[in-house]
Amino acid sequence: MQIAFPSVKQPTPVQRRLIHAVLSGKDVLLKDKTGSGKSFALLIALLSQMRGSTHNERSGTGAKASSIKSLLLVPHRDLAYQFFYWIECIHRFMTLKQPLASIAQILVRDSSAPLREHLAPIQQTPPQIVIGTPQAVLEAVEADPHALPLDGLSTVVVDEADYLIESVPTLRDKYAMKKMAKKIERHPGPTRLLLNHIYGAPSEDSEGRPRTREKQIDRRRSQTTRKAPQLVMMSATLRNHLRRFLLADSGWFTKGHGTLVKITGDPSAYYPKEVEDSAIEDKAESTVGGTDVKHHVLVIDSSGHAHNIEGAVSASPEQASTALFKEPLKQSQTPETPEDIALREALDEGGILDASNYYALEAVAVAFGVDVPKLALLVLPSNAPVQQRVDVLRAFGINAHPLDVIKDGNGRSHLMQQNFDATDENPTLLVSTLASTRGLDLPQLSHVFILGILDGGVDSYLHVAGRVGRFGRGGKVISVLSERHEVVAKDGKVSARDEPRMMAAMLERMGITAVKYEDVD
Ligand SMILES: Nc1ncnc2c1ncn2[C@@H]1O[C@H](COP(=O)(O)OP(=O)(O)OP(=O)(O)O)[C@@H](O)[C@H]1O
Repeated sequence: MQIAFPSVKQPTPVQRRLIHAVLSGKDVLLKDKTGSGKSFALLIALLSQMRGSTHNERSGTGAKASSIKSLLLVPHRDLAYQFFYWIECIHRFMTLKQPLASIAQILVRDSSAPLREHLAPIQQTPPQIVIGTPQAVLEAVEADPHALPLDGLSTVVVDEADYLIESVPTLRDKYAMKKMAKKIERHPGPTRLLLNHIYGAPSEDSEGRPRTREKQIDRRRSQTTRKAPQLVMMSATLRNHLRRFLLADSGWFTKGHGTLVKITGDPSAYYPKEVEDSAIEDKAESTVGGTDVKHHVLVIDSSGHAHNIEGAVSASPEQASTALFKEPLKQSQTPETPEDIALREALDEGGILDASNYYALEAVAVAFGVDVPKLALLVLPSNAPVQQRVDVLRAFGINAHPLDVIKDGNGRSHLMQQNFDATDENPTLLVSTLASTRGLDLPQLSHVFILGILDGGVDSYLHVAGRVGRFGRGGKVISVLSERHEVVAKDGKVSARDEPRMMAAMLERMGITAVKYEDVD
């Protein structure tokens, strides 16, 4: 493995504990900072488990080889491929050569192929590990309960568990909480449905009422013939209310003394009940890894000028001297010329690029051009048209690509890079939305740009920010916001959207002080 990943010399204490816990067969709940190596260690544990079971199969003591052993659930297709490429890379240097297809395969829904095409090779050669999105796996088992050979399943992993399992936060408004609980109960998401399929649904609803007869399939507890698979859940953000649901109400975890291993890199991560959902859980210092991650916030006014958000502090002399920024941010310091307007209109074929988006992209392009040595990521709001934004950035001369780790130029070639200080004459800007960034590991990434305020507030910001500063490295997170402006809803209602204020409130909750971006007022 060291040949495949030369920078990985030895596991951290948390990784050691995770690997040990997975190999012990107990259920695991893991919370540790972004980029601390949770996913990597998990993979090593699954591969080690597999070596053990291959040995057992040979000696005739293990489960049949025709069944999937581990089901690894991830929130999006790109993360599934990232895990797969890691395995592929390790497989290249494995001494005992098993075909890659018998070690791991992917089950996701995407536009490249219908689900049945992803399913066929899994049915033909059931691999030890299936890496999939809950939507795809659920769709497969709902269409045909025998579509996936899961009889010998020994481990289920839910990565980014808080993203995949919806839960009710603790609110002052108890009525709102009840309403949310009812909504989840009526329309459970795919991960809940899938885990209920594997482990059986809890026998009571969230208000303590018995569920209908067909829902009372608490297989986990009534199973006598087959042991329920080990369950591993992990994330950099696992809030108290979700943990309470998982451990007390879900019915998925084994109950009993010593059956669950809770692991955290931060001793204060499992907070007492009285501080649940309080400021402590919002803090960036307990979520975002890295030793030197700076947070900048640029506010673009209606004429395209960029300002630092109010309250931003100057970088310390030490920080300033290490800053990569080489030229002042010259963006839009003069009024828009007719050529600018013509370019903006030419770029806006679909009529979806308003002036504020255009100026925001221009600010990203300028900052990217002067500051990024090799690789940056731009995260757009979930409804933004990625390709169209890429076209605009390319018109500004930026080497921008939609993030898609299946394609080399769009992300794949940036996975697993071990040369962290590399620079490039023509740096790359990968463009994505929030839906495809959780858990992604692009080792050479130095900058994350965020356009606007992302859905999901603090937790989304923390996860997106966590794409830099991985495994102790540094980086910059640069949010680009529009100044307070009016928005017109579909029903014609006009309201004010004050992104700088929203961001200021979020920064305060996260305990982050914005640092001034150099040469911006
Ligand atoms: N023991 C180690 N020594 C050095 N580098 C490591 C070690 N373990 C993992 N890494 C590297 O650290 C990076 C981050 O790993 P990983 O994606 O597993 O983090 P994570 O904790 O799962 O992050 P996130 O919370 O964002 O999903 C990867 O590039 C991986 O190769």
